[in-house]
Amino acid sequence: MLRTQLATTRAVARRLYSSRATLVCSRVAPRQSVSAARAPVSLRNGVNFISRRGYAEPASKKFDRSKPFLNIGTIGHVDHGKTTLTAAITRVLAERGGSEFMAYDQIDKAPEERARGITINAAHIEYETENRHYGHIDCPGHADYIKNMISGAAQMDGAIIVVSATDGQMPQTREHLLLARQVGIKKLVVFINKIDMISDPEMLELVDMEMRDLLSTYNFDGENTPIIMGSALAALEGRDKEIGADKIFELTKACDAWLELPPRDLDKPFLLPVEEIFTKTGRGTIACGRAERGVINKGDEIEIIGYGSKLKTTMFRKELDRGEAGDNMGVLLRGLKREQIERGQVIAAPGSIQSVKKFQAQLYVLTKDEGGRYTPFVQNYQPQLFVRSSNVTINLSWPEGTDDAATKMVMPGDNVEMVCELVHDVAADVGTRFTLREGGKTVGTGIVTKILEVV
Ligand SMILES: Nc1nc2c(ncn2[C@@H]2O[C@H](COP(=O)(O)OP(=O)(O)OP(=O)(O)O)[C@@H](O)[C@H]2O)c(=O)[nH]1
Ligand SMILES: [Mg+2]
Repeated sequence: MLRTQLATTRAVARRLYSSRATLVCSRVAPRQSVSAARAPVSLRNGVNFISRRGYAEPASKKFDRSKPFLNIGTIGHVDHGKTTLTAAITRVLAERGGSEFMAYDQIDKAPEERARGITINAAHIEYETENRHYGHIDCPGHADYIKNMISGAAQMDGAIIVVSATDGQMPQTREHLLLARQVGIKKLVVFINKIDMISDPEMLELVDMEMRDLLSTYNFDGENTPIIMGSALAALEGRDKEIGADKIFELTKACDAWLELPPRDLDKPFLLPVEEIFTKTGRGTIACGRAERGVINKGDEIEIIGYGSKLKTTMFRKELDRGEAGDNMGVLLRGLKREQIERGQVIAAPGSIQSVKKFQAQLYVLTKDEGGRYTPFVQNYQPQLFVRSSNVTINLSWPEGTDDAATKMVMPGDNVEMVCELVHDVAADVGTRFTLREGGKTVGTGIVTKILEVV
């Protein structure tokens, strides 16, 4: 059936070409700037809280917003000093006017944040160095890190992994590293903390070596990753400058030099999830949605992807010259019938995204307190997958080679990697985030880590 559908859509595509398809783009709602659309900002505790990734309005004149912006955060094992380090960074940079000092208990009293139906406790802090402006996230608990990283509630483009010199790497050090890799963080900076408690330099060398090994195990650049050793507490308390404040400067310098800026949304290939479709008599079919990334210009080719379809057409004439990420827009697909495009498909730059039938994903399964399931599930569980504007039934199973796959259970609150097989294909990439729902409630959130089958 899929094949017939494909054949008809291909035939339509050919007809479209021969009839010189026109594609007219007009904005259906007043244009919102990306920053306005993304970032309601409020002032709490005198610090700018950014509620969504990447953008903050100038609520305070303090920061130079022309500097490149990067989202980072502290990750690492419980009690290794993530919050102390966060507070120390704000203190040390505040002395140079690059931050407002945030005391430890201001950070740890993180506001609750709802994203994709999950509550995440996380503090968002801003500061700036000579070259950059950072949004920094610190979560109070391990579960909050997991939820945040998988759901991308406050996405990190890079991270500082904090390791206590007294313990060395611990289970959550490894788990956060693995998650960082899974969610697409490419580079990290290591801060070996609490060196005030270590008198034997060989011990520090050992932690350094172990961390480099561990980074390489998780496919980070273990050899060249900057490792800074210091004491966050000393910096926060303003004592022992050489292991305190000096090391914080060294750390922020290393972040500036080593962590890379992510490509801006505008530089990525065009993508518009189709949300609504209208027919305009005498003109044709109009697909509406909010452009997620990229720019579309007069004369550009586009593809319609998902649900067994791969239609190609060109931008022929439009009322506006350009549509870009953040714009709510309507695209007039002249010559295309209403039935040939569906909500849930995407309009994308040709070749920029695939239509995927099966992939592997890192999942976080919500607890019952988070509104999720009360009971565990085993493989072949079939929730609904929601990605952008599409929604499709999927089957979950364990990756090949998993022991006891038939009986292995997933408990609410678990973080697991599973294979997702979709009833029909949708546009997706490695890094695409989605939610899982069942009976009207969110039961999980996930991120695609590996594409296994495309249409
Ligand atoms: N001696 C010493 N203690 C430190 C240092 N940094 C942090 N601590 C202490 O270590 C403990 C844990 O620090 P936190 O900053 O709360 O650690 P965390 O990683 O945020 O902990 P969770 O958020 O609970 O995972 C606190 O008692 C800190 O005072 C340091 O450099 N030296
Ligand atoms: Mg903490």
